[in-house]
Amino acid sequence: MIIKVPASTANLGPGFDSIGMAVSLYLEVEVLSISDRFQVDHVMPKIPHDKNNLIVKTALTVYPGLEPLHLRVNSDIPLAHGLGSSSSAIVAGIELADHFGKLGLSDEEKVQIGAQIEGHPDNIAPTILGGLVVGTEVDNHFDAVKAPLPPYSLVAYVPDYNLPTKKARGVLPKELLLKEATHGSAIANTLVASLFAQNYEMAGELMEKDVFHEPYREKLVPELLKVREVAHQKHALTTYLSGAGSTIMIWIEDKHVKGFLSGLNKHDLKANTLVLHPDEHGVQIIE
Ligand SMILES: Nc1ncnc2c1ncn2[C@@H]1O[C@H](COP(=O)(O)OP(=O)(O)O)[C@@H](O)[C@H]1O
Ligand SMILES: N[C@@H](CCOP(=O)(O)O)C(=O)O
Repeated sequence: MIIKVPASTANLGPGFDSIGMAVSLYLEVEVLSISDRFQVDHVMPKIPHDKNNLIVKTALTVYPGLEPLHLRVNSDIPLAHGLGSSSSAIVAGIELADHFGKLGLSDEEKVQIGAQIEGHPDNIAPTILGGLVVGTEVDNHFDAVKAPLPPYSLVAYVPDYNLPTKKARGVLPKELLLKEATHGSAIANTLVASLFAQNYEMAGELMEKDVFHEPYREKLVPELLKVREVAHQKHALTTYLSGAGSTIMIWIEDKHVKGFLSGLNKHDLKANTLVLHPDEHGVQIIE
């Protein structure tokens, strides 16, 4: 059995902790055999190979009776770069528990469990459900609605430094004035409406008007403004800090991708770039 889990891009600017989209980069977990202890084969630096691995830890939290397994993990998702690697690992763990514990969890229950472990639902929901998801937790349950898939290529500009989500949450203010919060939520509401109406010109404009997190995190990702400027020159729709950063995500029509990539080069913006697409499936089990 192979569990194939997409990466995700969260926030989309003003949708802080609420909007996310699954993208075409994958974590694959292959179950090799039942074993006498947990063994996780992979080549990721500083990631545990035993029961302390996040995939195994999650599976044991959800189903403590899980027999020890020998797993092989392959992942294209950069760690701690704002592409939801921890949510993908958590979702793989939930699927392992569900399969071996025969728990019969619904998607809604999986999202609920994953969001509790991750601490915010915006990566977990699209990773499980696929596509572009808007959601929130109310009264201990998670409400989510899928929006139409945006017809854009996604260029991920991935700086060589990582940015753990915990650190990037640490620079956010504890409180906002009512006036700022009202303004921020009006921008987010209108963004959501425009995504559902498929008015991408409006959505693109609003995605660059976040007041909840980007103004505070900009200093951690100093390339953001420069990449945004080049993206505008090269006909991109929009740019935002993917999740907590350090990745900057650019939505752009296919026909403009090449020109944008050479524009980045010309301006000496030489981080790794990945050309991605929305993933509509979410997690998949391949038997
Ligand atoms: N495939 C994986 N296996 C085990 N742990 C993982 C895996 N992917 C991510 N993690 C854990 O999640 C951490 C990154 O989480 P986080 O800081 O939230 O960044 P992001 O989710 O944006 O990549 C890693 O440092 C590691 O501890
Ligand atoms: N809403 C969260 C999203 C974190 O995403 P990640 O991919 O960086 O884990 C936040 O902005 O803190």
